[in-house]
Amino acid sequence: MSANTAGKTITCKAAVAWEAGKDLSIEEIEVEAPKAHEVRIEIVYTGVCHTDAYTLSGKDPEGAFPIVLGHEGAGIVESVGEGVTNVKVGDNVVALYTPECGECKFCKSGKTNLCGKIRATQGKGVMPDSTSRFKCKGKELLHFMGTSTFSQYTVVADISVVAITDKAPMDRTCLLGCGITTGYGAAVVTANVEKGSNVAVFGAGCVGLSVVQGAVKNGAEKIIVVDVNDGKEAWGKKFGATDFVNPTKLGGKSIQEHLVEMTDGGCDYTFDCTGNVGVMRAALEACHKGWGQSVVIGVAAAGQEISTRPFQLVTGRVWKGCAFGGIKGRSQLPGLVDDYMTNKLKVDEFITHRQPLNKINTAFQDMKAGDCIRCVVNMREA
Ligand SMILES: NC(=O)C1=CN([C@@H]2O[C@H](COP(=O)(O)OP(=O)(O)OC[C@H]3O[C@@H](n4cnc5c(N)ncnc54)[C@H](OP(=O)(O)O)[C@@H]3O)[C@@H](O)[C@H]2O)C=CC1
Ligand SMILES: N[C@@H](CCC(=O)N[C@@H](CSC=O)C(=O)NCC(=O)O)C(=O)O
Ligand SMILES: [Zn+2]
Ligand SMILES: [Zn+2]
Repeated sequence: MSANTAGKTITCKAAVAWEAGKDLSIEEIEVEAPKAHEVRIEIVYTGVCHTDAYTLSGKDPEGAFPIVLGHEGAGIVESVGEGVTNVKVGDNVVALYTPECGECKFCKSGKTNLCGKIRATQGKGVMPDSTSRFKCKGKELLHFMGTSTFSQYTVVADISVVAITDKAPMDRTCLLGCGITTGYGAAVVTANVEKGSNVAVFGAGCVGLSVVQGAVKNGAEKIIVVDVNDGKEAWGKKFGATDFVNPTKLGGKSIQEHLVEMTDGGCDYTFDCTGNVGVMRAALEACHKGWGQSVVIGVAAAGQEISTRPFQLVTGRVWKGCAFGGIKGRSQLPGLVDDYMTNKLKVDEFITHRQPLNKINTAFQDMKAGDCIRCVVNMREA
C-alpha cells in the first residue's frame, strides 16, 4: 500500500473504545498522514495487555474516550514524515509506549528508561503537536500510550518506534512491545537479580512469567511463584520456577510469613505482577531485612495507595518500581529480538490464544480467563 498512500489519509479498520466499560467497536477510521517526526505504521499483530483492559474499564486516571487502545504492536512502516531518520518505509518495527529521545534530562541521566520528551501529550492522548491523527464518523479519536495498536494503521512519534530484523515473526515480536520485555527487564535490568538469590514473583501472568525467565537468566537459586490460581504452578515451573505457593491455602498464615520461613529470613528480590496493593505490601514485607528489594510492576486502579510500617524500610528493605522493565526501547529492544532469534529468550511459549481483529472483544474475554497468558490479534484478519 505504501507507494500509493504516502502523504494521503488511509481508511482502515480499528477497534474503537467509545466509552469506558463498553465493548470495543470495529469501525472504519481515517488515519491522517504522518507529520514531521512522525511515522505511520501498518500494525500486523498486536497483543492485548491487562493495561488495555484497565484503561477500558475506566479505572485509569489518564483514561479518556473515544480512544484507540493497544500498545503491544508490531508492524511495517508505511510512510514517514519529514525529518524521520531512525526508520524507513518497509522496516519491520515494534511500537514503543516508553519512547527514547536520547536528548531529554531523563534519557541523558543514565538512571532511567523513562523519557520526558512527549510524556505530557502522550498522557493526554494526542500527538506531540497536541492534535490527533484519527477520525471516525467525523469525530476525533484519542491516541493511547503513544501507540494505539488496535488500528490497522497508526501514527506514532519517531522516538516511539524501533526497527528490528525482518527475520523475526511479527506475531511474536509484538509481545516484546510490553509484557515480556516488562517482566524480563524488571528482573535483569531494574533489580539486576544476583546469582544465587532467592526471588518471589507474585502473579504468574505474562509479566510474572517473564520475571521468572529473567531471574533464571541471572542465575537465581530459588524462584518462588505466588499465585491464587493453582493452574499457574505448571506455568511457573515451565519457565524455571523452583517453587509454587497459593497464598489462599496457607491456613491463616500470611504469605509474607510463609516466604520468610521458606527463605531463611526473607527474599532478596520480590516482584508484584498483580496490580493489587495488598499484594504489593506482602511482597515488600517478604523481603530480607537489611537488603531485600521489592519491585512494583502491576498497575493499580485510580485511588489505590500502598502502605506498610515505615519500620520495614528503616530496617533496610527497598521499594522500587519500573515501567517497561527499565528497558530503553530504541537501544535495547533489537538485542532482545536477537536473543529470541538465537533461542536465548522464550517468546512463543507465552502465546496461548489467537484472534482476528473482528473478534478482539473475545481476546479481552480470553485474557480474563485463568488459562490465558497472552492472546495475539491478527490485524489483517478483520
Ligand atoms: N509496569 C509496567 O510497565 C507494566 C505493568 N503491567 C501490569 O502488570 C500486571 C500483570 O500483568 P499480566 O501478567 O498481563 O496479568 P495477568 O492477569 O495475566 O497475571 C496476573 C496473575 O496474578 C494472579 N493474581 C491475582 N491476584 C493475586 C494475588 N492476590 N496473589 C497472587 N496472584 C494473584 C492472577 O490470577 P488469576 O488468573 O486467578 O486472576 C494472574 O495469574 C497488570 O497489573 C498490568 O497492568 C503490564 C505491563 C507493563
Ligand atoms: N496511566 C496510569 C498508569 C499506567 C501505567 O503505569 N503505565 C505503565 C505501563 S503499563 C503497560 O502495560 C507506564 O508506562 N508507566 C509510566 C508512564 O510514564 O506512564 C495512571 O495514570 O495511573
Ligand atoms: Zn502492557
Ligand atoms: Zn528522552
